[in-house]
Amino acid sequence: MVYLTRQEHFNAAHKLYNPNWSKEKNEAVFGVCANENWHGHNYDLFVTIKGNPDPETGFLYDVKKLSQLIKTKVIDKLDHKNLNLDVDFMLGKMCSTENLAIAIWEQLQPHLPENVQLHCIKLYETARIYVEYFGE
Ligand SMILES: Nc1nc2c(c(=O)[nH]1)N=C([C@H](O)[C@H](O)COP(=O)(O)OP(=O)(O)OP(=O)(O)O)CN2
Repeated sequence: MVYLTRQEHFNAAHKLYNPNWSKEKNEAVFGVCANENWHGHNYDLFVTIKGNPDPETGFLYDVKKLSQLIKTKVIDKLDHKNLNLDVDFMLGKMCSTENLAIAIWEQLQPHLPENVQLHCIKLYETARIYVEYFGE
């Protein structure tokens, strides 16, 4: 079993805001990230797949194909977008790093070939904040 990781990058805007709460409660829970405080992040995304390398190619999966899949299913939908308003797979969800990592997993997992398993979505929101999601 080998683990193969592709790193990608996107920029996106968001705010942390629960529409069922008052402005005061949003501010108490989410601080400067709440209410009218739209702000952006430079996200770094690490997608790790696992499986056995093909004996003829030595590849688990062509990393160029993995990159193209991440680009079409995830990056094109997120890059330079507003996560709360523009991204179909985030609508109605809180735009936390946790929920974004889970949503990215759900976007990619159905499109991988049978011999390749998705292992981890690691998503940096800032240089000091990241989430790892293993699909469970
Ligand atoms: N569990 C989570 N907590 C927080 C999330 C999140 O997604 N999950 N997100 C945020 C905000 O988006 C916030 O903008 C994070 O940025 P910041 O506070 O600037 O964090 P930095 O690491 O850049 O700066 P420090 O001052 O070093 O924290 C908040 N919480």
